[in-house]
Amino acid sequence: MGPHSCKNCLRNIVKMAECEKDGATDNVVNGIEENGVFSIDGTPMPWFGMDIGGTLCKLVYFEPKDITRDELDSEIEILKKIRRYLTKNSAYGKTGHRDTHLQMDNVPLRGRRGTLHFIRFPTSEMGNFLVLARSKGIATLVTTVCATGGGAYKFEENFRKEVNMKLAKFDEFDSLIKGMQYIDAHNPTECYYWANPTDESKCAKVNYDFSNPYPFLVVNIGSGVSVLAVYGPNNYKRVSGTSIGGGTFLGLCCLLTGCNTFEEAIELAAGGDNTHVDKLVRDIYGGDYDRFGLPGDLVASSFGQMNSRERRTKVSREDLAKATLVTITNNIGSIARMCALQEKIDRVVFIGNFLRVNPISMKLLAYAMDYWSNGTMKALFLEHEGYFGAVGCLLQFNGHS
Ligand SMILES: Nc1ncnc2c1ncn2[C@@H]1O[C@H](COP(=O)(O)OP(=O)(O)O)[C@@H](O)[C@H]1O
Ligand SMILES: CC(C)(COP(=O)(O)O)[C@@H](O)C(=O)NCCC(=O)O
Repeated sequence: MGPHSCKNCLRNIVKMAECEKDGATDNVVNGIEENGVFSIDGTPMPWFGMDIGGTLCKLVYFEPKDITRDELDSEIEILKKIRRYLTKNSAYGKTGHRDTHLQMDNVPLRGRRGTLHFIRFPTSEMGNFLVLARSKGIATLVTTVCATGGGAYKFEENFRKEVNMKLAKFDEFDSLIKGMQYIDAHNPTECYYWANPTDESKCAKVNYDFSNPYPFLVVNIGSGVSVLAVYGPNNYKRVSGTSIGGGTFLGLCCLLTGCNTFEEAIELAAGGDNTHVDKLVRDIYGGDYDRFGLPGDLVASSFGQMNSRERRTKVSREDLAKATLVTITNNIGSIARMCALQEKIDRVVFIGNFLRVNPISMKLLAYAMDYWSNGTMKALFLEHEGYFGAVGCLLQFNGHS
């Protein structure tokens, strides 16, 4: 991904992650070396941002690429090893993955220039992560990690006791919004929408210019769902939420189909037909319910066919997975639309890892927002889906916790 020209810095509210032409910020001293560890403004490298969520832990690593010869010569061996380990692999332990397709090269961060790497692992594996961090020497080098998400509180003691690391904690929604603004400002193809979402032959992802973003609604679909109305760079509120989110989809899908992973659940859903499970308006009316504009193929009752023993014997795991996905997605879409109406906002940005490898939900949301608003609302999506919190907390860290 190339750098963004960032002409007027409209989007860039992150003071320490300045646009290219500005170079280092005033209070940044470039390349101080402390015990062989480069530090900027008192922040020793390596730089990590962590978003420890209810299901997944997102880890962002900044790899400096502007290292001078002198810096390289004096860099301690363990720091080089960590850099090599993180950047030469794309799998860590049994469950850690680096999303190489999301890597952002040549980005400025707090006076340095380098590459952002995006890594995720299940939060349930935190114990193993800490063991790995110790075995790779990360724990001996890093004293403070910036962290956000509920796990920054829940696991604070584990970090301190097990690897002697301190967590610099940042609020998850502050971080989310700062991360969104930074990534969008540095990746020209970050924001997109789905054109013709109901027509497979014409459906396409289209780049969306989000350089003038305010106001907008953010619907973060993680384990649960939070809805934020964002009015300006530092002005937002949490307007709503629902516990029926990505965690609910995965939990119900595992129960109903016996699947074990999110990827498996999505794959099953892709081969299923929810109309075998749901009761449609036409199942009740025999056609459309014209008076109130309810088309016959609209779901009238999610899982509404499953009271019939006979129908239950006929549905497949795929059908059940698809119905679960459609149920959860439509519910979120409906809440999002009501929030947008209430806040008088017409652009709704859907993010969170529920949307990972999940075009079915994105297209459904795109269609539903457009259809039910008579074309007045737009569903937008961002490529870095679940990583904004991790980036945002890294941006806020100033070396002091
Ligand atoms: N590899 C995965 N493992 C588990 N859940 C995943 C995975 N990929 C996507 N998901 C979906 O993403 C949701 C978590 O999204 P995320 O934004 O990371 O939230 P949280 O911060 O609550 O962990 C899960 O509930 C699930 O629906
Ligand atoms: C508690 C949370 C902010 C945690 O964030 P998450 O790890 O789910 O991304 C989120 O799950 C949430 O907003 N749940 C919905 C709570 C409600 O409004 O009903």
